[in-house]
Amino acid sequence: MSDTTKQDVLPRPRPRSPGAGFVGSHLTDKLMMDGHEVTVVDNFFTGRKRNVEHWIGHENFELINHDVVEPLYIEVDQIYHLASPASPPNYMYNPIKTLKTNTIGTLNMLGLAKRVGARLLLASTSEVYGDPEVHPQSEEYWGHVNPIGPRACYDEGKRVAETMCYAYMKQEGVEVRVARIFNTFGSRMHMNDGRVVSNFILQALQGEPLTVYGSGSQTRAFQYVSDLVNGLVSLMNSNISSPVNLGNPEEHTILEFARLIKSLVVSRSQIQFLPEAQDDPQRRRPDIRKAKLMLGWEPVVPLEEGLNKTIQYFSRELEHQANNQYIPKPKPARMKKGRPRHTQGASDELNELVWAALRQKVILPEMAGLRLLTALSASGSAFSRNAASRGDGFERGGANAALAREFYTLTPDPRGAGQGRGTSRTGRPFRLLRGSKR
Ligand SMILES: O=C(O)[C@H]1O[C@H](OP(=O)(O)OP(=O)(O)OC[C@H]2O[C@@H](n3ccc(=O)[nH]c3=O)[C@H](O)[C@@H]2O)[C@H](O)[C@@H](O)[C@@H]1O
Repeated sequence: MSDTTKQDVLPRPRPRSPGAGFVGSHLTDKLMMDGHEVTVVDNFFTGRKRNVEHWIGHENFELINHDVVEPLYIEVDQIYHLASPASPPNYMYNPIKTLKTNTIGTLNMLGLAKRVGARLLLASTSEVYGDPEVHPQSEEYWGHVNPIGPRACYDEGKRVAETMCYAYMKQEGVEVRVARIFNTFGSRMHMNDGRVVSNFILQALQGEPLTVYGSGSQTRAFQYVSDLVNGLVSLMNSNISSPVNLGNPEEHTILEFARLIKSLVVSRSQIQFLPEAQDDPQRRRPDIRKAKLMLGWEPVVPLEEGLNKTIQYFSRELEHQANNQYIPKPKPARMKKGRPRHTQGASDELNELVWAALRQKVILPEMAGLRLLTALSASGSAFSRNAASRGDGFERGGANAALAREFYTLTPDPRGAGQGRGTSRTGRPFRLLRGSKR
């Protein structure tokens, strides 16, 4: 599947999921924003604490360092079982571990679902179709998989995981949902992920050759991660127990894709042709009629928009790597009509999440609030608490200025204790509310 981590997210009422990886962390954001209690279970094989750090300290959030290959005893209502590396180099690195995670790990999660009466959603994959002889791939197609090839640990692991789901459904009455996830990309992919999107973007950003395996005539169809997350939640809460494809049907050859990324990055990188990968599927494109009809779901983020966001993300990752720190470097504020404008913070995905939380009156952990303050202070030289309370650093009268005033009246002063409202900086959550009188 498209998650690069081995983890599961369980919200309470009560989902659990591997939430510190690429897909899992985005899913965690959605579930938390929707007001669920979420327990993230991850062994941090490919997941990263950094991806969910903004929820640490929140009363609805719990992070457990655990490997699903071992049984787990917790109380949950829903299980998003995303555990497994999903990038070919990652899952081929330790095929036995990949097999154990997808087989023993899935048995353990189904056992948990049975014990506590939870519904389980399995993140399966387009790889169950192997190198398909039917195009596009609908859920009825049984696939064309080499059972002893280098991809088999993942492909066959996911196929048997699906088999286990339906055995538990038939024999034990466990409620299961199976999402067959097609190629997915977006922020929080690991720099060393090794999949084509991260490879091409990083190569283009660094002026290195874009490595096309084979002739580049093989095709893929890429969906942006937010579309996938909406599809997963919608499937979990539906009554469809048979497998459902989740992917974007817009198909491109890998060579076209390399050229597109080069042009979006405005990069002078060359294209370098390397030997073809063994058993590489030659054509892949989801038939999503079932998801459209039964879930009312289809991808809405255009490819270029998603890629531009991902390019921004990887640029920041490169900056982070160079600085060995997470907080973005201060940039001078842009001036407009003599006033500084908020620039950098608004483009940061996490800050967008914080703004969204403000609007929806979601309680945020202090970590996220402090991170926003840091980003805001980096965004304009005119930053100060007083300036912020007047809405400086934002366009006059803009919605962000109003939100900033509200934010600063309701959060602790990062410069010292005792000023402003809220809690101490020790990690206790604070509540952001609109319209509070001081
Ligand atoms: O991204 C995903 O969601 C999917 O990633 C992988 O499937 P694959 O399609 O092989 O993903 P990539 O490794 O990104 O490869 C896509 C194509 O690009 C090619 N590629 C990859 C990397 C590269 O540097 N250059 C390159 O030409 C590959 O040979 C392949 O034809 C996983 O096996 C799937 O389970 C997962 O759903």
